[in-house]
Amino acid sequence: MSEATNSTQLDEVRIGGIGASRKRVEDARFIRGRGSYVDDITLPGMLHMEILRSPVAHARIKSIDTSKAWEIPGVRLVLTGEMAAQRNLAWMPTLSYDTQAVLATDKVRFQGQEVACVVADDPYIAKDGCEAIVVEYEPLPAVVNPRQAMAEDAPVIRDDKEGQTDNLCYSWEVGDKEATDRAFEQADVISRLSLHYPRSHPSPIENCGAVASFDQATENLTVYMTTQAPHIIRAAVALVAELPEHMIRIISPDIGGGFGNKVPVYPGYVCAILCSILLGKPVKWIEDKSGNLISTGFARDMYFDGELALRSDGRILGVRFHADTDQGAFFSDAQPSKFKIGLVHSAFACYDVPTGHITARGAYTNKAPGGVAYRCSFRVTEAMFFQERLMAAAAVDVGLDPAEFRRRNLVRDDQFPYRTPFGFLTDSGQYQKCLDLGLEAIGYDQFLEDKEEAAKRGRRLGIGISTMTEPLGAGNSREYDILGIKMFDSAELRVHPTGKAILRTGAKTQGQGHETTWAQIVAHELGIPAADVLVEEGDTDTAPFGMGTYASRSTPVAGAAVAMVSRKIRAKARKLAAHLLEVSEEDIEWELGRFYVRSAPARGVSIQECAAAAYGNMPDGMEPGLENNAYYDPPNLTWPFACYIVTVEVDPESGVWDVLRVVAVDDCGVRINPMIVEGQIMGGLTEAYAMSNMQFITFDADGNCVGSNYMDYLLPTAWETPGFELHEVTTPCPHHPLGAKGVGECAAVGGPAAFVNAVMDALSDTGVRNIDMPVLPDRVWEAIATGQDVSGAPPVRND
Ligand code: PCD
Ligand SMILES: [Cu+]
Repeated sequence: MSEATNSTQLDEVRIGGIGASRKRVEDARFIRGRGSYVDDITLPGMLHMEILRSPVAHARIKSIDTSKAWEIPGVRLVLTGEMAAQRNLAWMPTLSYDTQAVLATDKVRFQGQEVACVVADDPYIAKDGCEAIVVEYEPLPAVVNPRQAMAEDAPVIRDDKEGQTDNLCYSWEVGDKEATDRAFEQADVISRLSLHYPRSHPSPIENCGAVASFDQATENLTVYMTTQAPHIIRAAVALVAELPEHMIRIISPDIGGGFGNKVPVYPGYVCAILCSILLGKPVKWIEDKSGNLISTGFARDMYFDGELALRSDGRILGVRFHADTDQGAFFSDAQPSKFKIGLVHSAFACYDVPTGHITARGAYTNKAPGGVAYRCSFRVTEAMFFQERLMAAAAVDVGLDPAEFRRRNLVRDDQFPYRTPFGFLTDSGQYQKCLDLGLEAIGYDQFLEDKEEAAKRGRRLGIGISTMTEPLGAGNSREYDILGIKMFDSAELRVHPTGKAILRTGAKTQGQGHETTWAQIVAHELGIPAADVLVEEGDTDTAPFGMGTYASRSTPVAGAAVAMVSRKIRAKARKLAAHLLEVSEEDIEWELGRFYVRSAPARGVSIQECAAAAYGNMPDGMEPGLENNAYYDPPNLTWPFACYIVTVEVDPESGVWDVLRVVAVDDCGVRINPMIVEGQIMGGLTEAYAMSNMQFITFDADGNCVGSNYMDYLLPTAWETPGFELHEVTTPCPHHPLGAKGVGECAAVGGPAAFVNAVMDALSDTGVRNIDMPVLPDRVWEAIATGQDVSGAPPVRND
């Protein structure tokens, strides 16, 4: 190559392409307090709505007297379930094909359920209005444990559903029962474990909220709301409110953390919309913290009993388990797979397991709807936790070191593509390499020696490993849909005459940094500096149709669409370049940001020159302009792999445990922005640590939610959060246009087991097999004192 071409070659990292740890452009407004969240939206004549919630978990509503509330000056509307019923809106369909009460009419079914709402001139008056409503409840026995809910004499919670005579929400199974039974017959060792993954809450800093504005003149509805999936909301509103889509505009402004909490459709949104329609004025509803913690977006709450069939050399012959999920009062999981229990059967996907069988049941209970995929691609967090806790227990039972036990069973690099016993196709990874890197980083052998030394002096050290592959990027159109709409995603790119651009996608960032990383993909594909690309998401009037951001699907799906649309733009730019250079298209080569003549590399035109030509100098017959869109239907999920290793010291006197070190090895394929990826992993590990260590939210036997405040449900701060040592392996995804895999959830999914396994390892001489999360000091202390497992399951009432 001539010197001339070398000097024009763009440096991808310098222009903010893939691999650049580009500073997040959104932070310029976030850290200056200039973000625009739903609560920052003020419309002329706007009124304020508050929700009256049920103080009890299960009761028949005998009467609701709203007269006192109407008398308060400034109250504009008091809405009850009966009034909503007149509009056919007392109930709404859920994304899991159940129904959910918008405002209770017959019964309340969980503490915190929406009973009425008041719209007033300001939120304080609205709150006073709620307090003036008198509701007469006839108490019914509450059930907060799914196994009790399944018992014969349990009160039927969903008596509103025709033909429902028990509390069974669904039952489901997958795998090969007979082959699995045979594997267990042939086993040398069978290792068993039972545990409860407790209810947990995503608890984003910003609560849910909406500003609904119905214009009585044009009959158009605009809703600003905290949603991770604006287009799905538009489709749902169109269905429920019977309004045509083109008259509905959903705008999701800046979001202060989503974490799955902002995927479902909550009654508060529907009420705000209905109130605005009734009043013809904008209505704002901003949930308070206890409202958020008590009623929206609960996750997990799942009971596992399972076993591994093992050969004496440690090879796994088969796996089987049963899972009971506590769905709460309404089955409103927002999950797009055709499987009732999400992707729980991705369990054991990273191990070479010949056969398996899973059964599962979901139960209605008197709790807020559960099953939100909190940093979780639909029950994979629970699945991976159980998998890795069972792996740890099985290593002990089969008498192998836990690292060696994993090594013997991990799927080998030469086995891909690999079909799991439950039907998934994992397609890439270097599992052994990740494990080895993790062991080396933590100084595994040395730690085992130190541990033994320390034990002689009465100290309890422990080490926990968690390895897993997670299915990310829902999903291909064969298997995934929401309300019948397939799970593709989209991007639209407009390159302006000066070569600057605007990119819009169907995803919706909530803090992940899409405004930064999507521009990097455009820079990588077109050589337009990332700083010249404005990224916009979240407005259904302007964004192309897409399914939103959750399940770490944005990079696998929308990110792929960004690459594809950029390539379409490049294809047109190539024609323009041929025209400008007066050669035929076949004689043109591409290098980042520039087309040149193959035989004369110094003769070239930049992508910016092509953009100008698209508007001012196009060849005869070519349509002007340089813009396009792409819809991307992923052929498969992406399968990142992770290995997390934690060391702890447990104080035997108090049960308090301190984290010594955390090593993380993540393989999420090609990293678009390495700094953001590291931030995602650290964030996930922080949540994993919090779930395992301190986050306690449960229910008493009467169904009162215990811990629905930040004194009990602790958010980890920088003070108590341990440091994380991050390492990386890169196995590109074979089907993603950039080789990238999702990563946002990985550490929250795989992390918790590493922490718990470490504590359990420190107690290995006590005979205790399990302590349920959160592994609070008193539970550890109890386990040491009694030598018994400690359950965290909510109580079963015996009256
Ligand atoms: N390879 C790679 C991958 C990735 N990346 C990056 O990173 C991030 C992430 O991504 P992803 O993985 O794809 O994911 P998305 O889809 O975007 O997101 C989602 C996730 O994300 C996470 N993270 C976060 N962050 C923040 N800040 N915030 C929030 O909220 C959140 N959330 C969480 C969750 S929960 Mo779910 O919803 O539950 O299902 S799911 C989830 C972005 O930015 C991207 O671009 C890169 O760079 N590279
Ligand atoms: Cu989950």
